[in-house]
Amino acid sequence: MTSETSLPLIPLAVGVVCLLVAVLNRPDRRRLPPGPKGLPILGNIFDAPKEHEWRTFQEWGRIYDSDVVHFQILGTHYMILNSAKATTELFEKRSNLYSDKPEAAMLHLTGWDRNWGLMKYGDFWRAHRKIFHQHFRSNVVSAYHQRTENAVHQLLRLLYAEPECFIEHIHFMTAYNIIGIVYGVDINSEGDPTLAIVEEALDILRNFGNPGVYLVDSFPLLRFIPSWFPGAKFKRDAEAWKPVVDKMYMQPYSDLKTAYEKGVPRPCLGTKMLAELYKDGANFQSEILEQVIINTTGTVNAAASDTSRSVLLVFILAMLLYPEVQLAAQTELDQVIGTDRLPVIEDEESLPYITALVRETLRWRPVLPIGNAHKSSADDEYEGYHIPAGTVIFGNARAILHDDKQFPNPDAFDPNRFLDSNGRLLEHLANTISSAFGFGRRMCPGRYFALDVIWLTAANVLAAFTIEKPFDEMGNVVEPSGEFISGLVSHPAPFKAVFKPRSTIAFAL
Ligand code: HEM
Repeated sequence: MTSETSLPLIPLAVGVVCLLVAVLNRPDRRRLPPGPKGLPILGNIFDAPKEHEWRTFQEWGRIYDSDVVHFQILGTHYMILNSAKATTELFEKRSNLYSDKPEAAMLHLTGWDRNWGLMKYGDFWRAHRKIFHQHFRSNVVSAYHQRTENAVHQLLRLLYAEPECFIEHIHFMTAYNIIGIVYGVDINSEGDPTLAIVEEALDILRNFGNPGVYLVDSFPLLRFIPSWFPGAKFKRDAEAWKPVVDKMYMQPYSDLKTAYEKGVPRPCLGTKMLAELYKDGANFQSEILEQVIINTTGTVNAAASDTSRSVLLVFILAMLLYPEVQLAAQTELDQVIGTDRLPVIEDEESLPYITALVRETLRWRPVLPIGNAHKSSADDEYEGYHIPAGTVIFGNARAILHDDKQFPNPDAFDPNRFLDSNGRLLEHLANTISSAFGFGRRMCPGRYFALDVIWLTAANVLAAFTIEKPFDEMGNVVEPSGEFISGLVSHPAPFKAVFKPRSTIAFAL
């Protein structure tokens, strides 16, 4: 998991930290979970996968015949939980011990430490979660239905006009929706700077998203070496990146605040948060609350579009690969709501197949296949294995969602697995896909909103278009590779699709 950019540091760093690592690495008499045998000091630095981690982690589970596997890099313990039983036991039942997040020096150096999804567990994180919850809990997200409907209708128009650019249109739609909700502005589809800066900042985060990628994350003291020092490329990178991340968090917030202070508040979630800040007349409440608001709004902006758009691309990919599922969904749409209007969220209860299809999309190719890392905050024991304090722990969502005991023939895309023989939703199975949204106290708090966006988009796109594989100049069908690009959020590799209009109502919009 060490990047090439840090490699020149190794000779320098190894001398300084060898002793420390040797101490950290000293054999522990207590039994750690099984895993690949590592090298002295370096541990499993060469075994740790650099992409499609879920696959290697699942394989290790098979090799060592354990749903819990362990490895070590430069003194840091890592543990993978490959089963729902293990994630429930540790992340849910012992959530007081397993809700922390690993420290990563690169987050601080670049300004991405404002991302409260990667923040240490404690009161500061709790303040973010509380304010976020006020605006995204299950019984308030209906406030965003109208905006989401507008965004989805825009998507339909764009797909009609330029179907070949469907990937860009989906990116635009998810960003347009959340930026409007949070900051009260409408971005435009042609290279809007607000959208461009989010993309740039996310690209930066992708460079060091998982812990251990940079040596400085394992040895935080390295952050104090000067940037001109040979091998300190990480520091020069961070210095170049920080202004981008600062701008992503600060610019839209400053504009929002200026409008508020000028007495022309925008109707949006950010303004509601600002009203808290100036609760007692014009009295500014506290700098800490302001920081929480900046972090919360900026993180929502980044977290919401990157994840939702990837799920929507998985949905398009599945429709290409499983035309019979697409047909079944369109049959339900035509029978239940007809062809003279588009679906709205209120139709959800009468369209169980669409809901099952959305659940299957999240299960089939979870876009955060190993979730986000958690960290244990005290020594613990699980099934006779010792878990040292400070262990970095991943829940292997992909392995859990492809457990063939729970989901027979797991690689097939089949919404029927969530329905009974009468086509009704098997509600007791709804929770079985929760690992797509992470675990325990850190589980995605944006999931209710995300599910609405995905459901409404899937229903509308299927009502308006039939999605088909394209043909090349020789008349051969162009198959999608079905590959995924690894990252903090994994995305389907770019693929082509044809969107054939099937409803005239969509284009009268
Ligand atoms: C289908 C789309 C989405 C998926 C698959 C998804 C998945 C995840 C996952 C796996 C985590 C990590 C949980 C953990 O650490 O165990 C997470 C955290 C988070 N998500 Fe989402 N997410 C989605 C959409 C959203 C949206 C739309 C928002 C905002 C409106 C959002 C906001 C957040 C935040 C703020 C966190 C950090 C929570 C914390 O650390 O306490 N997510 N999400």
